[in-house]
Amino acid sequence: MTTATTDAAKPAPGPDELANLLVIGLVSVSDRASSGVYQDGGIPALEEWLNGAITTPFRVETRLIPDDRATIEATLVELADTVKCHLVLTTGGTGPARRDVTPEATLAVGTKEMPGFGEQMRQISLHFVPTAILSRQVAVIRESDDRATAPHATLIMNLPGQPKSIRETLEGLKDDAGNQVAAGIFAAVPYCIDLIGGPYIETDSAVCKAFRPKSAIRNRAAATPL
Ligand SMILES: Nc1ncnc2c1ncn2[C@@H]1O[C@H](COP(=O)(O)OP(=O)(O)OP(=O)(O)O)[C@@H](O)[C@H]1O
Ligand SMILES: Nc1nc2c(c(=O)[nH]1)N[C@H]1C(S)=C(S)[C@@H](COP(=O)(O)O)O[C@H]1N2
Repeated sequence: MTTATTDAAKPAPGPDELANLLVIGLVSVSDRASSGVYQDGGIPALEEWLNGAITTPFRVETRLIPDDRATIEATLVELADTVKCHLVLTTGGTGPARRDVTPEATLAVGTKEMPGFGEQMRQISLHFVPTAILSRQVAVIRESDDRATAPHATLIMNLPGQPKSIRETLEGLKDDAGNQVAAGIFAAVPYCIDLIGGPYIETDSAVCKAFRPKSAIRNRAAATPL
């Protein structure tokens, strides 16, 4: 399923932009949402947050799947290697229950582990719920070894299943005066995507300031140097 961004305020990408368009995979992992017991809230919450935070044109590719390890692995591989997503966000299946296997599936398809994302998500989430430590969320890079095509790499990150946790972990926590109390993990995503060869991502700093070293900043108005 492909969903173009629908924000009318953003201009439609031209042909050059389309060739290097940022592609984000969104995967909701939930037995009950995928079987229709309840309506999926994960993908809508991810889309809503990304549409408010990212000012670079992008499109999303969405998947709603059950908590089945083989299905999760196949979905992540397809989104990384065939769809050529630059970023894949999963939601759900990170807890301790028997059916929670999203971290195992993610680690199985990764070529590099990125432990800082999981560590920071648990730190942030402790500001919201004491059960944050129950989330075993991980992040990895999957580097394509397909020699027939240009090298490609994808950052894959697990978020918890509660739809409200999506904003909490990506954006972090601000106090009443708007000061950042806990940095959201998305602040580090644009520079990570730069480093793995993806498109330059700009964000709305009122939602999420993208941090890059000074030497990596192309548009000084859009990002804050370290
Ligand atoms: N995709 C989703 N859409 C809407 N709400 C969800 C979704 N995933 C989880 N939730 C909510 O968060 C709660 C805890 O999520 P958790 O991932 O632990 O669910 P679960 O018990 O593993 O069940 P399932 O995999 O069937 O969603 C759920 O009981 C539900 O209220
Ligand atoms: N930010 C945030 N993190 C959170 C939560 C939350 O509500 N907000 N819920 C916690 C709970 S209750 C659980 S069980 C774990 C795992 O959730 P999952 O199995 O839905 O991925 O995430 C934890 N992390």
